[in-house]
Amino acid sequence: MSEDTIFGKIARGEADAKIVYEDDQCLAFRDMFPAAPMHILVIPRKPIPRLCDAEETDAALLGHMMLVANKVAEQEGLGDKFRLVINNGEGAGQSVFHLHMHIIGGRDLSWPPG
Ligand SMILES: CCNS(=O)(=O)OC[C@H]1O[C@@H](n2cnc3c(N)ncnc32)[C@H](O)[C@@H]1O
Repeated sequence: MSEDTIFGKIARGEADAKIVYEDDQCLAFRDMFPAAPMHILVIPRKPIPRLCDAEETDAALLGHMMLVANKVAEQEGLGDKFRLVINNGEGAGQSVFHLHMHIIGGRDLSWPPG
């Protein structure tokens, strides 16, 4: 069993969050320390620690999360101007070990990312 995280608590309703979308498989909430005017996290209810821990049986869930990101971006009025980021592992800056997709938008997004 992976270590419990603040995101696991949010998913179970045990910690506060500004939830903008939820269904039986995942939920989306505003990032507490936004890196852009629009910064929302999409997480699975299943506590997959990192993307690299996901398995073939998680394929539909991961696809669903990407489509939820589309819905949230539309809900937030971002049109087609947003970035989806997954930081996998400590070396890539992952600090909460419950898989999550960052939806970032509302400003110009330079490339390459840092
Ligand atoms: C460096 C990126 N590290 S990360 O890719 O692991 O992203 C973690 C993200 O979670 C956000 N965060 C941490 N705790 C909370 C919380 N309680 N509610 C909402 N967002 C949170 C951080 O601001 C960060 O953007």
